Amino acid sequence: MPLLLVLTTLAITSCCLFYWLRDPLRNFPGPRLASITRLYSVAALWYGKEHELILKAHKKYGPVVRWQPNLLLVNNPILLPIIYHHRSEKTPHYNSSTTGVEGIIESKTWQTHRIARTRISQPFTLDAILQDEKLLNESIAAWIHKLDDEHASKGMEFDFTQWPHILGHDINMIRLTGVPMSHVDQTGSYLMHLIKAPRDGAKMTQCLARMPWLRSILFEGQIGNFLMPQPGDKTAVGQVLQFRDGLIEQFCSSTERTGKGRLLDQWVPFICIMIYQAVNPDGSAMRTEEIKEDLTHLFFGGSETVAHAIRATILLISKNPSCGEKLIREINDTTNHMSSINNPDLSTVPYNDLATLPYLNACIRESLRMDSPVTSYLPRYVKPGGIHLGSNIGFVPKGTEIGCSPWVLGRNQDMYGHDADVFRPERFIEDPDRAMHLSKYDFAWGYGNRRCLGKILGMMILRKTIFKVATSAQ
Ligand code: HEM
Repeated sequence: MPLLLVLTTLAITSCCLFYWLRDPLRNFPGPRLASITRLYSVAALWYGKEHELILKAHKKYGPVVRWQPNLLLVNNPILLPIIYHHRSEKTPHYNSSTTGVEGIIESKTWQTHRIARTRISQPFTLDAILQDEKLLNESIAAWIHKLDDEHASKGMEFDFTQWPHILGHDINMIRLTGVPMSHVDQTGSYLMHLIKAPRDGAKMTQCLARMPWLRSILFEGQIGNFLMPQPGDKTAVGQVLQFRDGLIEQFCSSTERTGKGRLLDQWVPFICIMIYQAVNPDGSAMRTEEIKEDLTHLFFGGSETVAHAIRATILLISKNPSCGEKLIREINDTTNHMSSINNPDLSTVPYNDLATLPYLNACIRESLRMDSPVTSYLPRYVKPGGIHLGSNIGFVPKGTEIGCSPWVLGRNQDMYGHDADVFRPERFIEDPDRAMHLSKYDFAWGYGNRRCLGKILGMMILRKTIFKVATSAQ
């Protein structure tokens, strides 16, 4: 018996030693458990603390930390171009598709991604978004009016949490279909499902992102059909999928989808652009499954992020009244120079002027830095040939996953100073050269070939909404 015990211990020890010696990441520091199992990051995420623990780990171990057996995380802006280069490829971490079909977010190789991005990028250009400006103004004005009518005018405390989501989905729907959410969803039930679905599914989706192998076991084949939300089932996600499929059906006219695009010179809803105009390099149209995937992402990715950013900016400004006063002063000074004196309104302030208000922009940038809507670490594969992270850090071999969290980088003290934990928009104004330098590494919108396609739209919604809220609060 003792001999058996000794032999077993010896076998286990030699196995561990063997794997440790062959482990190419063994010299990278980090929590011991994280280097052995992905369950460490899953547990951190499950308790809602992963981004905070990553920040702590960087404080303890330095700018590069091992966070999973095959994943390194960095907290150093100058490494962003090395990780997120123009041919960078995503890892199986991006696996939230309910059908297995890859949309723009999930496409892994740079070639498939380039096709997925190019075919839908036209509606995200500034020119295209400016065509929607009037609709956006109306949506924001109606939202403020409703907010005022239902709550603010009564002078009572109320829960603001869901309001930015209502606006986010309304604007999304206007761009997708040409009409506000209330026209498409007259009972308001789908809006509620749209707001609820990401909350229901977020934790599980993010856990499975950290364990792609478990996702394949659980969600492929017969068990998958049972576990995966299906259009029309009782879950909030199932209801949203049904709503999405209904919209596509409604917009698919009998016109043949040649993939060559329809020559439409008038305004075209985004759904029609996907159905009729989005073209692959070989001239073929987008497959219906691909349209569904991209729409699902736009439903959630395009409104959750914006809603979070609106809420965070308003909260941070309210907690710092001197910032609010400065912002209102700037808005008043600007609008007093315009014909809209005493009545500043979105429809009378040209977007170009709004886009150049220094303090408004600094507040938005500062809020995105401090409370980035995306906290996850956006992993990419290290390219063939590996990468050198500097002489005192080391070499990372090909195939390793490597990433950085926008939330963590936003708190980097080398970059933002010792007051990185303080909301101080002035940091983006007082030294223009430094502000310009920092803007190269603004990571809230991602970086490189996969940076946010909706950034121009997102910034327009944020600038207009914060402007409107500030002027209404006077
Ligand atoms: C404050 C608002 C927003 C923030 C902070 C934000 C952030 C991000 C980030 C960090 C990524 C990169 C994800 C990655 O590398 O894996 C991304 C990608 C993306 N975002 Fe946004 N986003 C915002 C608003 C929007 C809006 C309004 C839309 C569209 C309606 C949108 C559409 C997209 C798309 C399509 C991608 C994928 C780009 C690609 O892979 O080529 N986003 N976003």
